[in-house]
Amino acid sequence: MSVNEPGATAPGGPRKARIDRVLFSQEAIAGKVRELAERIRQDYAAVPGANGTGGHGAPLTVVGILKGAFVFTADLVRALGALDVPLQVDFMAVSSYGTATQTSGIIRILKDLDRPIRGQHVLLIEDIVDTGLTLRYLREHLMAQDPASLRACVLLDKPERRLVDVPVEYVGFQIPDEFVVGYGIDYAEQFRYLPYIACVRLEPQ
Ligand SMILES: O=P(O)(O)OC[C@H]1O[C@H](OP(=O)(O)OP(=O)(O)O)[C@H](O)[C@@H]1O
Ligand code: HPA
Ligand SMILES: [Mg+2]
Repeated sequence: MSVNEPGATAPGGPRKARIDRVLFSQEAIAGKVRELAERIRQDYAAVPGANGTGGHGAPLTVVGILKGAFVFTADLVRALGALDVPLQVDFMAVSSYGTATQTSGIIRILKDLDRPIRGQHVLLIEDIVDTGLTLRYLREHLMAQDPASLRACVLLDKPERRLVDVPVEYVGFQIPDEFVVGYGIDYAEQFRYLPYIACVRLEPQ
């Protein structure tokens, strides 16, 4: 069980961390974002109202999950825009890891949606699904608001660590059981600015 004490603060504070090896280059990520956008465009073209052709229902609402998915969301919505997919953007902020590399198991909503999603087609954007606890929580939270549909698009999937079964309609890359950073993803708030995704090496305490 990879669930920490509440608060998810690493005992003794965060450890010294450095980049170990690059998993996905900036170019590889950009290619994957374009591929995902094309799949999403095709799928939503068949959904009445979500394709901007004047069908019934509302356009697509993309919900980016802060902080980790801020870079992925920015790139994916621009890739969708380049494919003429009409959409609106909203954000939620949730946190459960704090300064640790294991989840606290307690998901805190730090910011909820600005606008109601009732009757909207919602595409949830996450950087990573690890234990699955965050995504399961978010799906339940959003489904309770009665959207027309809900799908999840996640850049990284770490299946070996899953604690709960949760559907993910769009996955960018599967990764091994290693702690990753970069492209919005952090260790103790460090490394989010990196343009690539890398494994991080933590110094012993
Ligand atoms: O599948 P899980 O084990 O729940 O882990 C995935 C979640 O953990 C990270 O968020 P975190 O709580 O670290 O907050 P952050 O997005 O602000 O970095 C990541 O961005 C996902 O939201
Ligand atoms: O591998 C990870 N890195 C950073 N944050 C995370 N949150 C869940 N898994 C990870
Ligand atoms: Mg997150």
